[in-house]
Formats: sequence, structure tokens, C-alpha cells
Amino acid sequence: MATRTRPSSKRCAVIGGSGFLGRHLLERLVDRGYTVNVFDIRQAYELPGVTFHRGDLCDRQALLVALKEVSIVFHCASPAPASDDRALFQRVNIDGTRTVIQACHEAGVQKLILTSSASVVFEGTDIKNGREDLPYAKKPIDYYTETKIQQEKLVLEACSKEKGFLTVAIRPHGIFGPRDPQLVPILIDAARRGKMKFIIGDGSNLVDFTYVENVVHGHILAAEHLKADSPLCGQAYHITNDEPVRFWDFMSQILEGLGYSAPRYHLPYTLVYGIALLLWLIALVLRPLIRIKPTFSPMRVALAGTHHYYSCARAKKDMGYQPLVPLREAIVRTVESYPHLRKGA
Ligand SMILES: NC(=O)C1=CN([C@@H]2O[C@H](COP(=O)(O)OP(=O)(O)OC[C@H]3O[C@@H](n4cnc5c(N)ncnc54)[C@H](O)[C@@H]3O)[C@@H](O)[C@H]2O)C=CC1
Ligand SMILES: CC(C)CCC[C@@H](C)[C@H]1CC[C@H]2C3=C(CC[C@]12C)[C@@]1(C)CCC(=O)C[C@@H]1CC3
Repeated sequence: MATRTRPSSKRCAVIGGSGFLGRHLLERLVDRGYTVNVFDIRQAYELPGVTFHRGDLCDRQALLVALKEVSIVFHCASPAPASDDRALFQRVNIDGTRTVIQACHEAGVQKLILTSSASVVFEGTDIKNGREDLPYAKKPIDYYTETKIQQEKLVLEACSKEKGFLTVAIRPHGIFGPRDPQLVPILIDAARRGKMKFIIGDGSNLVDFTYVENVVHGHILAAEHLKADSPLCGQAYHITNDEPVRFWDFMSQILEGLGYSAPRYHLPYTLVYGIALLLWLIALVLRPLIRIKPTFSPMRVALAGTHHYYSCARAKKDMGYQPLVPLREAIVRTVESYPHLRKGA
């Protein structure tokens, strides 16, 4: 059991701090005068003023060391959605989150801010200006989403004013920006392999893509507004750029910004989804023999061919959230940050 010294309200821990969002978050926290402990299974960099603790969040003892004298914990660790590994998602996102909550109790942590996902309500069909009161997806589109739902429920149910342990969940959508290992690299990889010639559907579907600095801003506001008498306790909040954009326009701007051609030819959504589902089933059957990862998974096709954008009115009202970086500027900064992915580089 960790010794319970009174934690400083400016001492926090970022679980998953070696990752894309986690690192941006802790850089901002350091700027704002917080003392930060990072807890992650890997150490990706070094930063003055930041103490690294390498460990698996399923290991309570290892966590307790990193949470000593910490008052705020940001939990933004998860296996990558593309790993599609059910057992891993269950172990890290569900069992591991239980362990995080338990360790927070033992260490005397006062606030837990979870990075959830707006996808917890997404079932592969249109969502337009979705609010936080939409029901959780009954048929989540993949294991990642299935376990993010359970994870969010665990964290929000753990909120207890009586115990002095307050929790809140931030639901970002389509995070992008410098150092993102997913969106831009996967898109450019597909383009380099000649797979970005087609638009799935008529191309009019609107989607939220959220610049990482805005997501960070939402997390810090949530931590600073989370108090026993605030409406944030035990609630979920969408954090977006508040500028829904056509999915294919956004992809085209990134592609053209990096010197690639934008997709031009249209394919019917149901046809592409059907093929993606078939390939996914084949990959599942062949998994014991060979591991195949189709670029167009059913999840990606659903995300690319439907409307899914969310209202962040609740975050504006309860914590004064406003995106700091507009979409146009965010795309410019992102494109400039990937010189190595430029065509011909
Ligand atoms: N990238 C996106 O578009 C979105 C991400 N999210 C959520 O945001 C959070 C952060 O995502 P990203 O920064 O994009 O992912 P990332 O993959 O860059 O970072 C995740 C970090 O978690 C760490 N991690 C994984 N398993 C761990 C374990 N067992 N113990 C300790 N650390 C572990 C990884 O090493 C990695 O550094 C995740 O919870 C994700 O579900 C939510 C909505 C959208
Ligand atoms: C090959 C192309 C059709 C698509 C390339 C871009 C995609 C890799 C991304 C487009 C929307 C993104 C997205 C996520 C990951 C990357 C994309 C699929 C998430 C699944 C990440 C985790 C979440 O919580 C939800 C995100 C929704 C959007």
C-alpha cells in the first residue's frame, strides 16, 4: 500500500503519456506549471520536468509508484484500434481500467480524467450533431469500441463525492495533428499503394476531425472544472473542433497538401462495406495460419462513408470549452509536420 501524503493539486500523472495524445497533453501541462509523472509500457522520449515510470497499467503495484502524491490522473492509454485483438482490449481497457481506479483509491488520487471516444455511441449508421445522451452502441463496430464503452462506464460509475474521488470522461473524435501515428500515416500508406483513388459513397458525409491541441485543451479544462459541486462529476463530454467537414474533403486536403492526388471516382457504400466485411471474415478464418490486415476494414469503411459528428454544447456550457485552433489552421500545421511523408520524400 502506498503511503498517503497529501497530494499537491498541481501534481498529476498521464497514463499513456508516451502516446500521441498523452505526449501533447503532458507538454501543455508542463507549460501550465504542473508536475507530471508519465506511466506507459514504453518510453518514447525524455522531457525536462517529467518523470517516466515504465509499466503495464494492469500492474497495480507499478501504478502505485507513479501515482504517489498525485492528485489528478489522466488515463489516455489504449491498444491501437487497428490491433483488432479482443483479448488485449479486454485486458487493457476493461481489467486494466479497473486496476487504475483501484490504484487511484489506494494512492488517494482526487480526480480521474478518462480519454474515452465519441465512437462509444457509433454503430456504423449516421449520427448528426449527436449529443452525450445518445445511448451507448448496442452493436459496437469493433472490439476497440466495445471495450471503450465498458471502460467509460467503469470510470463514470466510480465517481463518488462521498469518497472524494471525482471522475469525468472526455469523448474526442478523429484526433489529428503532429506525431499522430494513425490517421495521416495510414492515409499516406494507402495512397502510396494506389488505394486512394476512390470515394466511398457520394462524398457528402460530414465527420468531426479534432486537432490534438483542442483535445488537450478539453482535458485540462475538465480537470480544472471537476469539483464536487460542478456538473462535470460522473459525466461524459464531446470535444470536437466544432466544424464538421466532409470526410473526403478532409482526406483530400491532407493528401494534396502532401503532394498526392485526391480520390475522384465514386464507389457505392454498400458494395465497399460488403467487400470489407467479406475480407474481414476471411482474415478471421485464416488468422491461425496467416495474419492479413486489409486497409479497408469494415470499421474504416463505416467511418469513411457515414455522417458522424457530435455537438460539444455541453462542454461549452459546463467548462467554457471553445476550440483553440480552427480546422484550416490545424490542417496546415499537420501537413507541415510530416515532411517525411511528402510524395517523393
Ligand atoms: N486517435 C484518435 O483518433 C482517438 C483516440 N481516442 C483515445 O485517446 C487515447 C489516446 O490515443 P492515442 O494517443 O491516439 O493512442 P497512442 O497509441 O498514440 O497512445 C496510447 C498509449 O497507451 C500506451 N499503452 C497501451 N497499452 C498500455 C498498457 N497496458 N499500459 C500502459 N500503457 C499502455 C501505449 O504505449 C501508447 O503510448 C486512447 O484512449 C484512445 O482510445 C479517442 C478518440 C479518437
Ligand atoms: C484508408 C482510408 C479510407 C482511411 C484512412 C484514414 C483512417 C485511418 C482514419 C479516418 C477516421 C479515423 C478515426 C479513427 C482512426 C483513424 C481513422 C479510421 C478512430 C477509430 C480512432 C479511435 C477512435 O476512438 C475513433 C476514431 C474515429 C476516426
